[in-house]
Amino acid sequence: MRDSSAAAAERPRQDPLIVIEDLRISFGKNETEAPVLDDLSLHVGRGEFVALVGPSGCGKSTVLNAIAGLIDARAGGKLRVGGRPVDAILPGIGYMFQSHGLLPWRTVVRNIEIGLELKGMPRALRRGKALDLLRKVGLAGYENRYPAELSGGMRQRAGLARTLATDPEVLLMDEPFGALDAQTKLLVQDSFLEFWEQDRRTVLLVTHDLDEALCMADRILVMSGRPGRIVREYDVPFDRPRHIVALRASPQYGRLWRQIWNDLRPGSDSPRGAAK
Ligand SMILES: Nc1ncnc2c1ncn2[C@@H]1O[C@H](COP(=O)(O)OP(=O)(O)OP(=O)(O)O)[C@@H](O)[C@H]1O
Repeated sequence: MRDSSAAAAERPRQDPLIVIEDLRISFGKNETEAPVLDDLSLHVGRGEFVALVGPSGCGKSTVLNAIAGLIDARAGGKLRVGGRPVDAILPGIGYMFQSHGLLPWRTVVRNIEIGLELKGMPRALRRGKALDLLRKVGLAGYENRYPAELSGGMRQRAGLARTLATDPEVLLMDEPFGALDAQTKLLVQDSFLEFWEQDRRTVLLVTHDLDEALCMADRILVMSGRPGRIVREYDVPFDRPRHIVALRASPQYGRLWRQIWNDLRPGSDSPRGAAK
């Protein structure tokens, strides 16, 4: 594990795709409310998988929303994606939530085609691309089903395929597997991991699930309570491809898990010494 100081989170990375420096975000009229984020800095490298963890309400989703351009973050600090300041909703960003967001009246394949349709891609081309993505997420053969005919895990995989259809450069994921039962979650995480290890797209994942963060990410950033900022950074040292069940059984995994868990405990200020 590399050093885990907050300063490390702020250190420029090779080829950073997302750069946030000293971000401050307040809501309310004229931004008069106490800030949700203050002095928050982070970098995500191109092709890197970073997980963001922190106590409930510390502003994790706000960070993703700011990166996507869904909220105006220009008032305080610096926020750039691919070198460009974020001053509008960015087209190269895919955003995946806990809810799959599929339209119930469209078949799976037609759901996946939505973004391509909006871009004006000819029907045959978009159909080919959608079918290819369905195969990659393990849903070949389900293209003509409706969302209601799929299991929760399959819907989430279809949602992933839909998010990927427009080839976003960055994938923002906000508790994407949070609504799934434990067993389905493990299966979907495993298949997503396998997909990502071949795809290597830039991902920023918000999660409350430390196992998810540890199994998937290259780095884990830990946020403080409100106002949120990055207080710790961990390199996740496990080789890829990773196999979730085997990984969880390793002692090194357990140590890192406890260390991050200690960071997240209320009132924790210097948690590193607590790791066994
Ligand atoms: N558009 C908004 N307008 C006003 N307040 C907002 C807005 N978006 C977020 N907030 C507030 O910002 C704070 C942080 O919210 P956010 O959803 O970013 O936290 P979070 O860390 O993702 O929470 P959780 O882990 O519980 O999902 C909350 O108090 C929330 O009410």
